[in-house]
Amino acid sequence: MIIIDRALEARAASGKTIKVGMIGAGFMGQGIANQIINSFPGMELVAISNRHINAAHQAYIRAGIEDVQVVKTKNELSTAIATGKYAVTEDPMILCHVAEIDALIEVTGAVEFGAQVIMEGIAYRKHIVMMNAELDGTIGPILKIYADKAGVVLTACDGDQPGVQMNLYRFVKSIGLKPLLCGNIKGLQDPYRNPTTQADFAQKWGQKAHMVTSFADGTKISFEQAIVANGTGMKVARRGMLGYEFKGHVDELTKMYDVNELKELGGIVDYVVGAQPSPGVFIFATHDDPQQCHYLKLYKLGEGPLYSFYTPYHLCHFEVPISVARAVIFKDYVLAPLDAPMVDVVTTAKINLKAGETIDPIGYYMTYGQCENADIVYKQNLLPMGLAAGCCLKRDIPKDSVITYDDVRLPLGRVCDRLRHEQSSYFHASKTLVAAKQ
Ligand SMILES: NC(=O)c1ccc[n+]([C@@H]2O[C@H](COP(=O)([O-])OP(=O)(O)OC[C@H]3O[C@@H](n4cnc5c(N)ncnc54)[C@H](O)[C@@H]3O)[C@@H](O)[C@H]2O)c1
Ligand SMILES: N[C@@H](CCO)C(=O)O
Repeated sequence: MIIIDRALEARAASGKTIKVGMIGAGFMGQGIANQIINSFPGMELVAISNRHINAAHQAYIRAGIEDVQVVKTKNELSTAIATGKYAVTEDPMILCHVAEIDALIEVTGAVEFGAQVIMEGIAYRKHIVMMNAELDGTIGPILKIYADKAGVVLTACDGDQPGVQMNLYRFVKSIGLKPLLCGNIKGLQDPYRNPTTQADFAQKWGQKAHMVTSFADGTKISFEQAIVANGTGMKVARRGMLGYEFKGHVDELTKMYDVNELKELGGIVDYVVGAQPSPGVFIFATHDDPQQCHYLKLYKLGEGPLYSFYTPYHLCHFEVPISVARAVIFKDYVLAPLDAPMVDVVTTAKINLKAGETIDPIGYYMTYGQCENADIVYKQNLLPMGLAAGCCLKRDIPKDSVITYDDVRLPLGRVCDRLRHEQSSYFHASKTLVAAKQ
């Protein structure tokens, strides 16, 4: 977003830099640290928290910062910031508590841990940038209610496919078209992948095998498209999305969708496998004005009724600091739920599962996630994928079946379960209220 560069230069010139704390120093966190430190004047990454402090330390060292201080308390962190020292800590909560930090980046991919930290950050009035679609797609709508009440920005990030889709969606809408499809372009989708099959790929790129498995097995893209649906009011055409395989360019895909069906659904989120430009995103939109359609044809966008717009890449961590600047300087959010959830990610058996087994985390061996419209998820009592890890199965579940709340015993005392329950009650009650008033 072009306006950000000058706004940050002005911040740098005035000495009023944006102070950022980051939670999570894995593959993405390391990249974000490098970006803020070396490519974003006007922004300072004052502290990194990670459960293994070495990784937080490494993130600074790899970005060229040697002088790093370990802190354990809020006061130690405040002193480090005041004296211009970069800080690392195992305690994420002190990043929430210090007054000096303007915004937090949460980049763990962990649902329960992320929920705890983000609730604390909101309570202490920090703007929050989530690079955690897994959490956002599970309890984002209720977190947004808390953030709004606290007067802070809670947003998904630029750079990853949801944020890139949303920026393109806003552009397309702002020039007068009506977006009807937000799409994600994938190279591979195979729900049966697991950390063993993905081990070589993970090792080649220095990533975690379970993380890249969640990309290959469709779970991550389901979270990505769920949060785009929640931010646009769109739905899915069917459980698991349409997910066409297509070898050409997305421009040639417009004819594969029924525009009337898209309109009836209020627009859909979807993905395509194998198309170009990969790994980009696309928006299909219509225009009601025949005069403007004439110009669109002249500008080589075709005959309509669906016009294709795309961004050919998603640059993940490269863009995340932009979201921080948008939140802090302009109170602008990249992507946040509009209201009640539109689409959820539901837990599906990757293999035949047996009663008594405990479900392993996202991207492991037992389950994969699929998108489903939220009203169906509610009616069928389906288990959100973001809550599945740690649940104990009460009965056998055949491969490719969806799992319901009735099929499991939840672990006790999790914040994410409490928030999910609150989310269902909050939005279901408000829908009932609206219906009663009509
Ligand atoms: N890896 C990618 O290419 C990529 C691209 C786009 C978005 N993302 C998203 O970014 C997020 C992070 O991904 P990553 O690849 O950096 O993961 P990662 O596993 O490399 O790093 C995650 C970090 O969070 C910490 N963490 C994880 N679970 C935790 C828990 N329960 N409690 C405390 N700390 C915990 C880990 O210690 C680790 O440092 C995820 O939401 C992922 O979907 C990743
Ligand atoms: N969106 C990617 C993961 C990281 O961006 C994918 O599903 O392949």
